Amino acid sequence: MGFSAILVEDSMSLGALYSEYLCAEGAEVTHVNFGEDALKELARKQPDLLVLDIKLPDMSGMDILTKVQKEYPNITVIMITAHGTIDLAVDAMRAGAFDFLIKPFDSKRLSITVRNALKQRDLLALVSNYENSLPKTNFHGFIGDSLAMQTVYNTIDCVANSKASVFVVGESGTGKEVCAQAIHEAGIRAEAPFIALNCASIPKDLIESEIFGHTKGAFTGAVSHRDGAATRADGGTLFLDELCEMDLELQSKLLRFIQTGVFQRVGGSKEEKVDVRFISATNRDPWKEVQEGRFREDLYYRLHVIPIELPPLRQRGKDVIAIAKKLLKQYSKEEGKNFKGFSKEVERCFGLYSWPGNVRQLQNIIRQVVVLNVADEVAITMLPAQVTAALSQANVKSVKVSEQVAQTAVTSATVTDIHAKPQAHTVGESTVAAAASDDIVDNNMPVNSGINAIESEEDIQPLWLTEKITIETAIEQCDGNIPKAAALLDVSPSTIYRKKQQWEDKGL
Ligand SMILES: Nc1ncnc2c1ncn2[C@@H]1O[C@H](COP(=O)(O)OP(=O)(O)OP(=O)(O)O)[C@@H](O)[C@H]1O
Repeated sequence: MGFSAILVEDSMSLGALYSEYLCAEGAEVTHVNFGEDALKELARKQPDLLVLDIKLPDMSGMDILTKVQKEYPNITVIMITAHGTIDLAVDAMRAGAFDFLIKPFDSKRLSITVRNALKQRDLLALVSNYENSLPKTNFHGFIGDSLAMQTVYNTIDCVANSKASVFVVGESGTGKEVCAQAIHEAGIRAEAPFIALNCASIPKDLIESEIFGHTKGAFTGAVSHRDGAATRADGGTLFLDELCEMDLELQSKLLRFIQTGVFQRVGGSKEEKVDVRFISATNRDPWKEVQEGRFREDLYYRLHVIPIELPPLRQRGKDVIAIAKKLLKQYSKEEGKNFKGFSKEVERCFGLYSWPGNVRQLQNIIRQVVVLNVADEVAITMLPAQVTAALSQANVKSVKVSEQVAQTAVTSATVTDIHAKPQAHTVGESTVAAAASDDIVDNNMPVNSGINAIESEEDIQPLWLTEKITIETAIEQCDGNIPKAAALLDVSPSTIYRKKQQWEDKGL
């Protein structure tokens, strides 16, 4: 088995001996005598294994272990200790070392420890690969397992440990701040601060001191020395929300800070340096802002290194219901109510509505329903009119399409005849229909989203599917009354029963 190892041992003779042992196990060994050299070597190339003496001439092996745990958590560490420092070795295990070897040890003892360490490392990698291949339902504050969100979760996982700047875009209320926080929490900076700054909500003349801090007396009201977001985020993440709202003059100061990590407080003359990871967000199109002169192009290229686009809620299929259920449970508890779930009609309505305010709007609506009503189940009558309009307009649409399809069947109308009835598609211009067509996302397709205006080849679907959707929608509209649905569809009830049987037999 080939693997790489760094051996940190100050004694030349022992170092040579242990290197020999490790080579015999198949390792490519780098031997260093000092802690400083070990840190340099680690920064250059991370090995699979670090075999580390607790007592080094220039620093403690414990300090190196702490640094490795923080910065290179994937490296397996084995401590080397003398009899007198066994207590320290136990502390090292608590701090994350895999095992320890007591001097003097022979090649057999080292061989067992190394093999166990590598076996555990391989198993952890296997489990992690397996976990990553499963769809994630909840992810660092996000709820939802739609395909659109899985892509976002995977990108967050990939960028979390990097220092590369991330630019999050998406409509208002889609979870851009949740995304920034998730990147921070999933990465090696998780223990350091996450500082969020909303560039739109801070007055123009205060934003510079909010970012960089100020000295006492720097301006009227600056009664004391104050740290800004840059200082507070040192070692962690600075989230610049609604960045495109920032004044152009300040954008140039920010550019210098992003390039160098160096800044000056307002009223100060001293330069300060910090280590900060930048995440920015906007609900505008940042490139359009550049083209229209409101956002500096050089700043755009500095910050837009890894873009993440949060999909609007209407493109997340069943995530809407999953988020709504979680919110209903939470708000019911907070408000002392007894809500357990939603009626089928409410769920259908949620799937059809276009959610222009995304998750934040969903939160407001559920809160409103919980505060204003007392019941076990959320009924359609409890929802605001703007939301239920989605359902009634969709119903009008499906009834019109039903009439159209029925008429096609009875009179053998030609395609030209169908197009001669433009009113059957007029709802397509409303937000509701936008929701219906946008909602065709992976397998989370809502019940009535199958019928669309045919505007391109991709919109064409099999005739049996159009027929099935029409018949099922008609039955649903008639509260399950098949004879009534048949009468409205202008076919005999037995035709409907026969078709239902055929679909069942074919497993459709
Ligand atoms: N997938 C999700 N699951 C659960 N809650 C979510 C999800 N996405 C967002 N939220 C919640 O919705 C609210 C709005 O999210 P957030 O503030 O991150 O949105 P935003 O895109 O930054 O909004 P804005 O553009 O207005 O700043 C927050 O309370 C957040 O916790």
